Amino acid sequence: MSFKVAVCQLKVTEDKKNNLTRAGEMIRQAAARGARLVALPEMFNCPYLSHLFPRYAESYPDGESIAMLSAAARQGKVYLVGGSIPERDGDKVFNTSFIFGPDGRLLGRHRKVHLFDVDLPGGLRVKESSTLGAGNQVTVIPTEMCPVGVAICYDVRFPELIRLMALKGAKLIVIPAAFNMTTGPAHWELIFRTRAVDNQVYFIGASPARDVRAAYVAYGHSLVVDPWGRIVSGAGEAEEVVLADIDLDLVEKVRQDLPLLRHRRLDLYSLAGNNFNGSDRWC
Ligand SMILES: O=C(O)CCC(=O)C(=O)O
Repeated sequence: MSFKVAVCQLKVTEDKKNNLTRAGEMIRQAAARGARLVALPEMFNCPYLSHLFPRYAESYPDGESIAMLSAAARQGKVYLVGGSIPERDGDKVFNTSFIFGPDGRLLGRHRKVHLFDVDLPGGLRVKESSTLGAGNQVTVIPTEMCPVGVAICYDVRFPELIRLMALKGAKLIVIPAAFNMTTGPAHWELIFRTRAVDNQVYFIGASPARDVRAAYVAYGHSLVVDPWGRIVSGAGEAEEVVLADIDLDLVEKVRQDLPLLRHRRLDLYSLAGNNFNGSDRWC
């Protein structure tokens, strides 16, 4: 069984309305080109700057970005991994991905589990925890095609989280992200290809387009990687919609030819997961 996916590499600006309009257009374009699942980047409705997150934050279900995502999923009849937005819940703000079905109903949400607090060579400093709280769930969403794992950006660096998703049945893992010009060139492709090879799943990395005038410059290069570690589709730096075919038979074939998951030595090591969102199916 195979199906088309699309990644909307959107140029994110300070103007929230403009971001929503542009995202809506790109989702429509993706649906018109045959995508059944569409992904947006991390913080697609606001600049990626920790101090701005509370200002752009919205609550479920009334927030305007959330309403736009639900309507776009319904109109395009697509599964939509709605990138992420700052989500307000009581006195807390989270970096949250809302995931909608083709009927526009919310299927689940992932709140970024690992907050990006770093001080990198070259002067890049980020402290998400200055304004954000952390989620505490592993998110795998059932769809008609296959279970789909969702995590956000820095989460992809943690192999245990991704392995739990694969063990939970995910065959496709979607990562709304916004790597930067320090870690992007060094690690972006490397991490996505490695996680895909280790877990024998498809991976989507959805980045904003690069804007060199922004205070935080996103790397771009959104990509789709297959379970053999090949980049089957990729963007450049500019705004574009990237499409790719997901072949679920290839997931099974790679797992049969090279049975990594079966060859694990569970007598030597184990991985315990506590909190799951979504389906219950272990592979
Ligand atoms: O892990 C990285 O290099 C980038 C992470 C990041 O930008 C984020 O989590 O928002």
